[in-house]
Amino acid sequence: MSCEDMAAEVGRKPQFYMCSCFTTNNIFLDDYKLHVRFVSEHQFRLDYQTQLTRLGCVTDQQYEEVLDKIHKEVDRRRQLCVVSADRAAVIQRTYRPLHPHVYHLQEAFLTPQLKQIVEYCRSSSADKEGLMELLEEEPAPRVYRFPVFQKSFCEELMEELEHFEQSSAPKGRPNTMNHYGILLNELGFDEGFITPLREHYLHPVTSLLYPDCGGCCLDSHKAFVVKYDMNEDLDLSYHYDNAEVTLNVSLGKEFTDGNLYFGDMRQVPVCETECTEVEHKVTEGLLHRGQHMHGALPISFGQRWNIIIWMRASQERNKLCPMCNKSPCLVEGDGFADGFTKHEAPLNTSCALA
Ligand SMILES: O=C(O)CCC(=O)C(=O)O
Ligand SMILES: [Fe+2]
Repeated sequence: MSCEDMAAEVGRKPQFYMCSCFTTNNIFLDDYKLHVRFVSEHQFRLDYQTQLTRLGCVTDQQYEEVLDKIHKEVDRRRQLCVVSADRAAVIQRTYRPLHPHVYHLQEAFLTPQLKQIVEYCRSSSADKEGLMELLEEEPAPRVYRFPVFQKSFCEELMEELEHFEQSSAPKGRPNTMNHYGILLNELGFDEGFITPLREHYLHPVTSLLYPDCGGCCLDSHKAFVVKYDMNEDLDLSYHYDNAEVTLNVSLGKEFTDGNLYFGDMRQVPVCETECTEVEHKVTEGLLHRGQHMHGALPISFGQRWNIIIWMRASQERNKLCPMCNKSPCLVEGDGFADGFTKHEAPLNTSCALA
């Protein structure tokens, strides 16, 4: 029985937390394509001044601009919990969806191939080798590809998201790297769509593919849509996700280039890394470990929309926060927060499929 099932049985939902490093670590400096940690000006100068100078931050004014951006980002993160809950409440009260049915997962949205894969994974004799026979060839080490959504569903979902974008509803952005994404929890996709997709369809698959990195005990997620357009974001810098396992599904529309590239796990030095390019194919999902470093090359034409589900396993992240690499220092958050929980899973929790 999973941790989540157990909590459900005793009639309570697990409470999720953030790690306090959220307000100090992994602050992305767009202009220099650099992730930094900021605890104090003194620490920041010691840790980054030489590197920033090498990257072209040479005048006092440029340095002040960097500090200003960091302070703004830290403030945004400190207020995020309250601001995000406010936005979700306003959206729920005022926004009228164009396609209300896309908020509730239906089997008809999914491809026959995904249903077949999941049915196999749920069977008692399932093993990784058998599953691999149903998947397409691994495009990069431990990156797996399979068709996820029907084309018609991808189109309706994008229409719904465009309708939301054009509405006057308040919008939050997924992270500092994507300027044009949409947070699916604020829009109301978690309960009826992403949670059942994760629990009933993705979890059986990740249990077989990634038992060594939390794939067998996923219990929360953060889901968002990223959008690339010729006049907006074109690409995404090299990074790792705040996730144990990530699903990235290409929704459309029409685009040229914009491949993903995968390097090594985040613990491996970049200078020892060779990257492999992986193409996005509309309707298909790429499943990868969250700590597997990756980025997205620029599109050269059109518009690219992808749904990203960062799936989390509290059992795994409670041991080590993937963002600061330390034992997490828990702070309260809303909803799934960043997927940490207070108690280690009880000893009798097994990773067997329910
Ligand atoms: O643009 C993409 O397809 C990748 C997005 C991504 O890696 C992320 O948002 O974490
Ligand atoms: Fe990512």
